[in-house]
Amino acid sequence: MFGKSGRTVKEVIIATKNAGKVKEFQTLFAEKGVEVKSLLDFENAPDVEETGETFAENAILKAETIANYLNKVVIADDSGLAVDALDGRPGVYSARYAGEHKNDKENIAKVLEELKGVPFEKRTARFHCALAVAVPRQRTVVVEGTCEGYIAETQTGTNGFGYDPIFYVPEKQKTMAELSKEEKNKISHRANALKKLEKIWDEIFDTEEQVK
Ligand SMILES: O=c1[nH]c(=O)c2ncn([C@@H]3O[C@H](COP(=O)(O)OP(=O)(O)OP(=O)(O)O)[C@@H](O)[C@H]3O)c2[nH]1
Ligand SMILES: [Mg+2]
Repeated sequence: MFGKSGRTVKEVIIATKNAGKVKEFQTLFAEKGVEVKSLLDFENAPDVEETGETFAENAILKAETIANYLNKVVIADDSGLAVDALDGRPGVYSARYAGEHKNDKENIAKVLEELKGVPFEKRTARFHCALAVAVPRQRTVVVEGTCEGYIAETQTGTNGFGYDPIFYVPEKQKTMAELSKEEKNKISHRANALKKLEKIWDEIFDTEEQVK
């Protein structure tokens, strides 16, 4: 994948335990003939505390910790939802907005409750995704992607994960959870970040042996 001969990558490791993300990366990378592994395959990998104030900081923390642990090139994804009427919340706290136990249903309920009475045109929001690629003990590169939309008043659709059932995508006139995985993977914040990563992939590596 990612272009030039001699730098062919057949497998990538995504430093995530989120099964929804893993599925999306598997679909995104399948087109490139690349197999995706995640922390669901490396159960003893350390837990990384997300202490950063930005998506990029958290992505770097996760990528570098796991890359150093496995001594392999690792990609980490830190992502979330920013709602304008909530001053950008839940932001970096998207996964644990309603509590440390991470519950998508409760997170959605909290956002909908906080937006009660806010008219549709003021319910603008965007998904953010920061992808960090860490080459162990050498360098880390970050790219970011976004996806613009509105927070609906009710949930619709069963695909995707997280806040997808309340994230309305105007150009599709559907929520993200009503889109097929192929459709989501064309327009999502994650797909947009990955497109940027693809463009700079060859520049990340100095020498061939760094890519196994
Ligand atoms: O509706 C959604 N569609 C998406 O496409 C999406 N991408 C991210 N999110 C939300 O943001 C949190 C990430 O937080 P996060 O980056 O810390 O990931 P996580 O804690 O779930 O797993 P890990 O990668 O850290 O192991 C997730 O849990 C979700 O709530 C999304 N919601
Ligand atoms: Mg997390």
